[in-house]
Amino acid sequence: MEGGVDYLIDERKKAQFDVEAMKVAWAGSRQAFELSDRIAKLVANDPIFEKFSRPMLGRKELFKNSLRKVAHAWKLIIDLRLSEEEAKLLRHYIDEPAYTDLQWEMFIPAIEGQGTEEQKRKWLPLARKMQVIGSYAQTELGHGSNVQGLETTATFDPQTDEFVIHSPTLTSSKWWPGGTAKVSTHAIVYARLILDGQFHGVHGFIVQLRNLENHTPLPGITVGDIGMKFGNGAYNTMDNGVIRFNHVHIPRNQMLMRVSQVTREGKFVQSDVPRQLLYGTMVYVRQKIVADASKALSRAVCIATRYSAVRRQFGSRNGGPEIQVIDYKTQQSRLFPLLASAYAFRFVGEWLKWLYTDVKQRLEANDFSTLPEAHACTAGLKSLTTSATADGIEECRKLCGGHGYLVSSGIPELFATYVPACTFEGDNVVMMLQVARFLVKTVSELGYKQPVGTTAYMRRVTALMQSNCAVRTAEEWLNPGVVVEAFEARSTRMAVACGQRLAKFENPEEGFAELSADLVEASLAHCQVIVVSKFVEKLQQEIPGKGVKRLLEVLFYVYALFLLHKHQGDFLATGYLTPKQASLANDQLRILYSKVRPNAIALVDSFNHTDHLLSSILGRYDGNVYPKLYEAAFNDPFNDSDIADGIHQYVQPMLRQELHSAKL
Ligand SMILES: CC/C=C\C/C=C\C/C=C\C/C=C\CCCCC(=O)SCCNC(=O)CCNC(=O)[C@H](O)C(C)(C)COP(=O)(O)OP(=O)(O)OC[C@H]1O[C@@H](n2cnc3c(N)ncnc32)[C@H](O)[C@@H]1OP(=O)(O)O
Ligand SMILES: Cc1cc2nc3c(=O)[nH]c(=O)nc-3n(C[C@H](O)[C@H](O)[C@H](O)COP(=O)(O)OP(=O)(O)OC[C@H]3O[C@@H](n4cnc5c(N)ncnc54)[C@H](O)[C@@H]3O)c2cc1C
Repeated sequence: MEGGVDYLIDERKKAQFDVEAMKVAWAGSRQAFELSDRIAKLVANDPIFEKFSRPMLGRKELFKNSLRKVAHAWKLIIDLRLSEEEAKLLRHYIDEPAYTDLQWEMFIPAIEGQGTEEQKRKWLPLARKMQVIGSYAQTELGHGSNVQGLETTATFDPQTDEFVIHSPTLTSSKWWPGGTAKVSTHAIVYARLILDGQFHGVHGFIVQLRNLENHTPLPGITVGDIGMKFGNGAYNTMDNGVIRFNHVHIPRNQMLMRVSQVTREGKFVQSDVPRQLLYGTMVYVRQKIVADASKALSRAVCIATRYSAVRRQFGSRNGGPEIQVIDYKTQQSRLFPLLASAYAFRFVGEWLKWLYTDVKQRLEANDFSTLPEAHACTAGLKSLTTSATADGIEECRKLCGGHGYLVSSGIPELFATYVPACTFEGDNVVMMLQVARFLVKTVSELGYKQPVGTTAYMRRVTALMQSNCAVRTAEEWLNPGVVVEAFEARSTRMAVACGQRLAKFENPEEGFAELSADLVEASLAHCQVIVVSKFVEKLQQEIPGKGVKRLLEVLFYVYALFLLHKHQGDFLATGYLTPKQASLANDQLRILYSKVRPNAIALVDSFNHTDHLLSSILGRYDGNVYPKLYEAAFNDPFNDSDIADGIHQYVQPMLRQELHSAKL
């Protein structure tokens, strides 16, 4: 057997559920599935969107090719009259970081969320027709996480009714904004507002960067690319930029003025809108990043699962086939929790999208009551899902053995493109510390204020602190109420313990800094409660299709009991579980893996990923791995000639012992 074609055919026959129905459950609805499937095929069948060769291209060629893809996509959007939703799917399936990500996911949302009605009327139609191209220039060389520490200034000049945008120091240079180095004509620049010598906080300003006719930078603007980033291909299709402003004048009406206004006379007016709305674009993008995590993790898991069924090692009897590596319990205990995590993140992402839509509607009606919770949820879940996904992609590489390290496995580029998600849009530790602030506040108010939303479980603080887990057999872990309660009790106990230790500090900020590592762990525990409970809520809905719900229940238990096993130190230290109960959970986990095993290939098929999206020989749908790996090796341009450049010059003289007289 040269390839694994028959192996995957056999595996698909083992499925105990309706794969087509599972595809719908994964997509969210039949309509969402059909839409997504149609756009995926449109991209996969268009040669301009080819991406297999991307890691082999030099930076300039890579970037130009990316510009070509965006232009082709825009043409398709117009010619096929694609809706905004379809256009977003198109960008997802093209799978190439580009300036349009910033245009549609940051520049436009920033104007929508922070602009006045007049500003929206002027800028949004231009941006939506791509007549201006915008980026999001917040981070500077010297400051990223600390937004209030930004140094760029926007000083109002009452003489001209303009703001003067200036970079007073080297460290104030804008550094990282995607799309800026070579493409964007405009940027939302975050700068310290200065009126009559007084600082009035950091605000967003629409600044034109380039001449719309010939694309040259405008006077006073120095702009360039910050250099190559991690990995081949990967995020290098994006032109992350550096910008320096030298007293650049912009009209007063280009400050985004929904939150606060500057009058013609240069007076600062603070509206009733909380200043945190200035950070609203980040809340939106963090929510998008959570939704994206399941897509990235499911890709890696799909590759590793298919390959694990094709790959065989050891155990051959009488010349018969060796064992499929997916049958090793160690492989299952590493792979199946990631498979279950992909589903868990899919469902929590769906819920977070709902939460964001709700908060957006409230904000439009000037109801800001749910903003703190939305901020804590998006920050915390962004941190949890991206960290787990980045680690998960790397684990999938290892699950594929040596071949996982080949670019043609599709995993290295996926990893290199994905990992910055742990840093951008808020470093993951900094984000967990935001959750910690929210939790500490919630815990300190428990005596007189009922917690709501995702912290509502803490209303039962007394019971959660006092009662202990009642599980006596492995079977008793198969109860969603029992599992969720264990996570809630552990989280409540960790948060309350942090609160009690914090109360011993005279200065709360000092205490917060001192205990920050424990606070991050308590925040993670709370975020895990959210993911686990949202999975349970999903299971309480009607899920059609033979065996679909049953398999999702299995995946829920795998996800939750795997986390419980991984963090059993917390569950034991807080006293909610006994060592025996933790051990029973682990026993149940092994039983669950054997339930996943016959369904593993069908479960990854249910992601409905095209071979184009996976861009992986190991993860091919047909399993034809070895012949295609062999073919790809000899198609590599490096194999164009048997004698590589440099052989005659540097190797042959060595073989002939003539190195000293050779010209090096
Ligand atoms: C490979 C691709 C993978 C995925 C992509 C998928 C989809 C994305 C699609 C497109 C995007 C494309 C690419 C993305 C490129 C990345 C772009 C960027 O990185 S832009 C820059 C992002 N920068 C940051 O995230 C900076 C992080 N820092 C902050 O957010 C803040 O400074 C801070 C850490 C929250 C602290 O703020 P500050 O010091 O001002 O505030 P305080 O700590 O004093 O807090 C005051 C008060 O406000 C609350 N608060 C803070 N932030 C928010 C908020 N966003 N909303 C609501 N409330 C907020 C805070 O909790 C405090 O509350 P209090 O305690 O007072 O009640
Ligand atoms: C690929 C990519 C694309 C990006 N695109 C954009 C863009 O389009 N626009 C834009 O404006 N920015 C962009 N950024 C910048 C990004 O948003 C920042 O890098 C990010 O917010 C992290 O900030 P930082 O670099 O200042 O990290 P730092 O804050 O310097 O972090 C360094 C370390 O310090 C730790 N740390 C920092 N503060 C604390 C604290 N209070 N407590 C404990 N630990 C702390 C962090 O955990 C981290 O370990 C991009 C970044 C990347 C990598």
